[in-house]
Amino acid sequence: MTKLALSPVLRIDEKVEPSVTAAPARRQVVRVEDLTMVYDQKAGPVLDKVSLSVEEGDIHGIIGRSGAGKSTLVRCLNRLVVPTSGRIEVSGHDITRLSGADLRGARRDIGMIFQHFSLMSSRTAADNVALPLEIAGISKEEIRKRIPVLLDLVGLSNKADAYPVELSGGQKQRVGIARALALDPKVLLSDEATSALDPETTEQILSLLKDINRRLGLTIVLITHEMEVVRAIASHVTVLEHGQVVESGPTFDVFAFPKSPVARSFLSSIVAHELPPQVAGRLSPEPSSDTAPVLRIVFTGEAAEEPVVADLAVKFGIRASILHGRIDYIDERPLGILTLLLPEAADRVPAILAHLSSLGLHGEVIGHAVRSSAAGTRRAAS
Ligand SMILES: Nc1ncnc2c1ncn2[C@@H]1O[C@H](COP(=O)(O)OP(=O)(O)OP(=O)(O)O)[C@@H](O)[C@H]1O
Repeated sequence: MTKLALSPVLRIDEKVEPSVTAAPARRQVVRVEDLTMVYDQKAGPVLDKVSLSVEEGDIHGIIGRSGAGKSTLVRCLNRLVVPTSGRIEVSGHDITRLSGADLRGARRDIGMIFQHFSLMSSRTAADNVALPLEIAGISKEEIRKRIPVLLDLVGLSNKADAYPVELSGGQKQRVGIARALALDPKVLLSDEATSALDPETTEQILSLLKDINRRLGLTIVLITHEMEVVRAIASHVTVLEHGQVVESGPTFDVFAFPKSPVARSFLSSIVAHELPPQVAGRLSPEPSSDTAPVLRIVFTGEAAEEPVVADLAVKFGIRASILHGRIDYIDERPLGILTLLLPEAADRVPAILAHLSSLGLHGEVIGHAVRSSAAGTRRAAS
């Protein structure tokens, strides 16, 4: 008797509160400890002592450049790849030690979706979704009941009899998602599931994944090379570079205060950590007689909506020029980064930083730039 036969279909109809409202102490559904993978001794490790954990109900993005080891990592989670050393636990199963029937049983708790969908062209949408149920030995009657529920969940009720060739990319991925959910997994692995889709379809698939995460409380681990994907749906993110974790944490924290150059660079098109070259080119590390301090303020939470700059003008009498800035919403919370030039204000910088800190904001002098009037004089002279 399978788990599905014991507790059939119904879980996907239940409404579960969003993961953000879940109790604080949540179970770790995925635990990776010191995971190392060497395909080729000469090339060195592709994964090098990787450790991370994913809590129940989270959507955890794993991001890295091409070759960083993302696919290898996600494939180790369901033992499509056998790691060289380290330990992986998924939903209580010690994935690295299991074999045979135990491994097959553990894999039922792990659904997976792929960049190129991996559908069988000779089967209809319904029959593709039925495949894992057939392999698991679920009765025909049970499958017949379950397929419409799964297709409905992904919004494809009207395409049950369509073959993959008759479906758009987004519809194929919906079939892939329904198939991955067929055995009621505890974790869904997504390997670049939106990389082959256009931006609009990507948005639809990501919102479907988020909806499934909320409705079912399903934990999702998704690998991607696009920070936009992480921003759209991930509550947590791990950044991989050269097979190592360079940072990991709540998406908002990594977006607000990225520690690694690779994370900053991934974020450059989303939040204003990196200055445009025209502004960066004006910065020098040391002050001089014709420069003024350049202040970066990171606005988080409620303070992002406060009149902070106006208050600085009133309280400290400064006439700040905005060099660069952007406010965005990350994990549904506002995050703003503003870079200001503070002419005639060098002596007030310590007090300004203390004031920002008292508001719970992060302020930092990132360099010094020629004051705009001096810049104009210089341009005129050159
Ligand atoms: N089966 C394999 N045999 C040998 N080397 C491999 C194998 N699979 C991956 N590699 C190598 O491991 C490294 C990491 O590959 P992996 O696919 O895990 O990275 P990735 O971050 O997912 O990259 P991409 O975004 O380009 O898919 C690469 O140098 C790749 O050539």
